[in-house]
Amino acid sequence: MKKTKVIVIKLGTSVLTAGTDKLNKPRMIDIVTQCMTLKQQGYQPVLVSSGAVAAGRDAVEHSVGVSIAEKQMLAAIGQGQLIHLWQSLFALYDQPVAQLLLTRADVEDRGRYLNARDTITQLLKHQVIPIVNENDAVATSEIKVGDNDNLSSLVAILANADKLLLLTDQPGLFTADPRSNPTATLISEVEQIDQSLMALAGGAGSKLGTGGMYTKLEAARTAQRAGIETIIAKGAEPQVIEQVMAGTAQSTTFVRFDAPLEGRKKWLLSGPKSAGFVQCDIGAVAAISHQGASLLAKGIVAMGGEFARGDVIEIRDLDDQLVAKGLVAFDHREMDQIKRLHSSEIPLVLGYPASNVVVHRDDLVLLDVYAGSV
Ligand SMILES: Nc1ncnc2c1ncn2[C@@H]1O[C@H](COP(=O)(O)OP(=O)(O)O)[C@@H](O)[C@H]1O
Ligand SMILES: N[C@@H](CCC(=O)OP(=O)(O)O)C(=O)O
Repeated sequence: MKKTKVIVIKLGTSVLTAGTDKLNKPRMIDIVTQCMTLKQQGYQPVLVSSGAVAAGRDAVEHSVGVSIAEKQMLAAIGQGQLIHLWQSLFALYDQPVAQLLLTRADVEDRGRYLNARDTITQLLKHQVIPIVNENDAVATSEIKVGDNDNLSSLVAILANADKLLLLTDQPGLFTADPRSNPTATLISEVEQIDQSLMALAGGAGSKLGTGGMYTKLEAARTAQRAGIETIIAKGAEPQVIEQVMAGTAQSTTFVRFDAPLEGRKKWLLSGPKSAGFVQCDIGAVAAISHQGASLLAKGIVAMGGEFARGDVIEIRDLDDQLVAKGLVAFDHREMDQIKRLHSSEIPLVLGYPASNVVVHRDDLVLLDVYAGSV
């Protein structure tokens, strides 16, 4: 049986408020209609909806400030209104929806990540549209994703999505912020999201938005590595979702990397905390980044942190640049003893049989400038 394609659609505050300072119902009706068309075409939409803070601000005095505590209060007020509105609009089509409020802590831990993934899978199986937002009311800075662009790329991984659609107030990524640079031009396709591209992206366009174009590029980069195509397009454009699916929308498409990753690697991409790091020589970096090899003890020149077997660690190059993340086969005490050793020497030094690799290639994902190089 052909798998139904899952499309994650992120709706920025700029789209949901239509540039005003409160939720714009006609705009939301329009999105609902488009989602229902998408569903009739056999796709499964998952929404990542911003707008809780904007809805909360509209419900109380507009003079409430922008401190973290005040924004959390506004989100607590607004989230209920936001989901209520979505629910009543989708109900016009007898379409059930579900609310999921996530934080980074929900994906950092592998058990919680699998739990969130199972919930989304069940919802989709039962033809329910999940509507996700960050749990702003309780998320502290340590456990926050921080912006819904990055959250949407994590949701796309959790939902095993085919496409991530970031709808905003611009038709895509321009060569500079089009608000301040009227001569900037639209970039229609991007292959590699490198530092020079990130430098084109500025901050949010409105006081209610978070992150601007920069966080959209971060999200596209995560999705790209997970084998998911990302498209940035303008939410106000009539039938924009249909146009994106048909490939006719004015937009920026970030092509996906070829090899879709299996489950554990996708989780590694979603940004679990690392318990330590190893620093590797040029040969080891080349072996894991160009030959798809496992990381051997021989290439490890330094290490840091206190980690146990099976923990996530960072693999860094000699300039301390992040190369990869992976699940380590030794604890930090063992690692200190075996670094620089040939694999055959490890059991002799430790005094017991042990893995002959430090991080197996199946437990490793390349990151940043190294991503996509195998
Ligand atoms: N290079 C760029 N190309 C397009 N938009 C950019 C760029 N740099 C900054 N921006 C700004 O990013 C804004 C969209 O981000 P944001 O305000 O966070 O919207 P949303 O609420 O949809 O997430 C645009 O209004 C634009 O002003
Ligand atoms: N979670 C917040 C939105 C955070 C956010 O990233 O906003 P935006 O840049 O408008 O997508 C809210 O619901 O107001």
